[in-house]
Amino acid sequence: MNPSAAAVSWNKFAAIQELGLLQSTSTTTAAGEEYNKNGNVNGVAGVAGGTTLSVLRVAVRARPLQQDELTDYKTCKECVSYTSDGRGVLVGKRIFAFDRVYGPMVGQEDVYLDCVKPLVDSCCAGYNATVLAYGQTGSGKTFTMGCGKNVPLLPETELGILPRAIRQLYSSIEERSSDAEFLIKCAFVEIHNEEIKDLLHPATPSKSISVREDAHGDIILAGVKEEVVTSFENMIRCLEYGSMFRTTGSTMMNQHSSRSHAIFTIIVEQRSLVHKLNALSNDVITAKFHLVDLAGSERVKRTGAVGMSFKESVTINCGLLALGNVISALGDERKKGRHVPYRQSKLTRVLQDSLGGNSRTCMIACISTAEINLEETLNTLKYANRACNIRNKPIINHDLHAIMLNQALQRELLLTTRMCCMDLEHGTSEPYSLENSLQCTSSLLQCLVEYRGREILPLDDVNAPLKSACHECEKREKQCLKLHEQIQESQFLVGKLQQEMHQLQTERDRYQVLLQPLAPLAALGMKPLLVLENVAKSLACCTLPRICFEQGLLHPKFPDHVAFLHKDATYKLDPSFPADDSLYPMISLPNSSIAGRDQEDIGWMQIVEFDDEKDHSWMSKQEDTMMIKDMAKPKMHIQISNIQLHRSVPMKWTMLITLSVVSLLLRRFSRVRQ
Ligand SMILES: Nc1ncnc2c1ncn2[C@@H]1O[C@H](COP(=O)(O)OP(=O)(O)OP(=O)(O)O)[C@@H](O)[C@H]1O
Repeated sequence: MNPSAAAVSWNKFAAIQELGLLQSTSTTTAAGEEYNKNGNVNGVAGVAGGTTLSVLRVAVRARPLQQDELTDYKTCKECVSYTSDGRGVLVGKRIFAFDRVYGPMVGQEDVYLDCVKPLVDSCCAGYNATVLAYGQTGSGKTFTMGCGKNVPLLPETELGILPRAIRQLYSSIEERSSDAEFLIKCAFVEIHNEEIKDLLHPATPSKSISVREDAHGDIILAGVKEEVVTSFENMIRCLEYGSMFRTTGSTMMNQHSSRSHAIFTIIVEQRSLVHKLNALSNDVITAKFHLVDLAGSERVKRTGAVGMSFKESVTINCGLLALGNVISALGDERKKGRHVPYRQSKLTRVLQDSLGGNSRTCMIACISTAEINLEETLNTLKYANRACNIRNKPIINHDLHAIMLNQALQRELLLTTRMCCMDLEHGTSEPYSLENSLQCTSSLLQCLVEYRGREILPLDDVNAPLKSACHECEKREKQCLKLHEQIQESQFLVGKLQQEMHQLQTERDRYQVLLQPLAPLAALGMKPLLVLENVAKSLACCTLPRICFEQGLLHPKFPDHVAFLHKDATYKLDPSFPADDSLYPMISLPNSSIAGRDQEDIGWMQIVEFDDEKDHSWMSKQEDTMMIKDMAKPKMHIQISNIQLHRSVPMKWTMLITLSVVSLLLRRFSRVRQ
C-alpha cells in the first residue's frame, strides 16, 4: 500500500482523539487493534465455542476527482484527509478509523493485494469469502470491483478485484495441481427491484429463482445455474457476458450507474490427491467466494431520478437500508443475541453467510473526496463503521453429504465382496444375486456423481476409493454382460445343433436304407462305411477307376466287367465302339449337375471286356486306359478308359455314384458266387 497520500499526520489524529471528536473510537479501533495484535490478514478475532471468529474487515477507498469535477468550481474542492498510518480518514471535523484507508493515489493492485488476496488464499483452503463494495453512486465501486465491461481491454493498472482474483485463483490451482484436484464454477446474479436475475442465463425467469437455506444452514440460490469454468479466460468471458445484461442507467451523478446489486460467485471445489491412511478423510471441500458490487446509495434529489428510476432508487435504498440494519444488529454489542433481520430484503438474505455467518468478509467502502459529496461520504463512513464489529464464523466446508455417500458406498462394496467370496467358497454363487448387489453399488455411485454435479468429469475422478470401486463395478458389469451374451450364443448354438442333428438323423435313416446292400461287404471283412467314405473323398480329386482300384473295390475275384448305373443318370452308348455284348452302357452324370458343361468335360467311362490276345491292337489306341487283370480269368481284362469326374461334382452326387458302384459290385459278387 502506498500511504503517501496521507494528508493528516498520526499526531493530528491523536489530538482529535483527545478532543473527543473521534466517532465510535472504542468500537472501530477495537477491530483495528485486534488486527494489529494478531497480525492476521484475515482479521482473526478469537475463538468461540470451538469456532474461530473472524472480524469483518472494513477498508475505505477514496476515488480521485474526475476531470469534469476538477474543472467545476463546485466540485473541485476536496473535503477528505487521511492519517499517516493509512488507517484513519478525516471528513470535516470527524475522523474514522478502519482496518485500511486508501487515498486517491492508491492503485488497484495495492487494494487487491491488501484486501482480497488473503481471501482468495483462504477460499483455496476451503473457507467461504466475500468482498463487498459499498458507497454512494459514482464513488468507484464498479471500478474497484472490476466488474465493468471490456475487462480484457483494460490496462493492467486499471484491472479491478475480480479479474485479479480469478487470475490468482487459477495460478494457485496450477501450483497445487499435484496435491489437489479442483473444479471451478461460477454464477453471476443481480438483484434489481427485489428480483433476482441470472445474468449468465438471462432467459431464466426471476420467479423461478429463490433464496433457500440447505440442510446445513448454507444459503443457496435455487434456480441459478452455475457454469463450470476451466480457465481464467473462460471466467472473464462469463464476467463480461453477465455484465452485458446488468441493469445500468445514466444518472446526474454517474453516466454509467449500476442500478442493481451484482453478485459474482466463484465456487471452488477441491479434492486432495494426497492419500491418507483413512481414505475417507480424502473428502471434498467446497468454498464460495462472493464478489459483490452494490448499487450506489443515493439521494433522489441529486440523481434526478423520476418515474421508473425513482422506483429503482427507492428499492436500492431499501436494500441498502436492510443491509444497514443487519450490520447494526450484528455489530452492536447491545443488540447481541437479538434477531438479525436477514429476511428484510433479497440482498441481506443472499448475503446472510457473508455477514455474521460462515465467511471471511471484507467490505470496501468507496467514497468521493469532493466537498459537494460530504454528506454522502459521511453516511458511507458511518455505515462502514458499524460493520467493523461484525464477527463471522468461518469454517472449512467439508462436503458432508459426499462423505456420507462415500461411506455408504464403501460399506456396500465391502458387503458385496464378502457375499461374493462366501458364494464362491460354498459354490452357491448366483449371477442374479451378484448382479443385484452390483446394481445397488452402481446406483450409489450414480447418486454420488449426481450429487456432486460432476457430469463433465469422468467418474473415477471422484476420489481414490471410489475410483477403484468404480473400476471393480465396471469390471463385474462387463463380466455379467459377457456371460449373458455367452448364454444367448450357446442357446442359439444348441438350437442350431438340434436342427442339424435332426437333419442328420433323417439323412442317416436314408443312408441306412441305401447301405443295406453293403452288408455283404462286411461279410468279406471290409468296413462298408469306411470304404464308402474313402471312395467319396477320393472321388472329389481322382479318377474313378483308380479309386476303385486303390480302395480295393476291385477284388481279386472281381468280375470281368462292371457298369455304373443310377436312376437319375443319362446313359449313352459310345458310337465309336462296336455294339456287341461286351460293350457296356456308358454313364454320364445326372443332367442337373452338368448343366452348361460339355459332356467331355464331365468325362465318359467305358468299361469293356475283351480278350487281349484276340484284340490287342484296339487297346493300344486308347489313351488314359487302365487295365485290370482278373486273376480268376488271366486272359480277360477290364479296360476303363478316359475317366474323369469333374471336381465340382457335389459330394451328394459322388456319394450316390459311389453307392451305385458299390451296389453294382455287390451284384457282380453275388453273380460270381453263384
Ligand atoms: N480509484 C479510481 N481511480 C480512477 N478513477 C476512478 C476511481 N474510482 C472510480 N473512478 C471513476 O469514477 C467513475 C465512477 O465510478 P464507478 O462507475 O465505478 O462508480 P460506482 O460507485 O460504481 O457508481 P454507481 O453506484 O452509480 O454504479 C468512473 O468513471 C470510474 O472510472
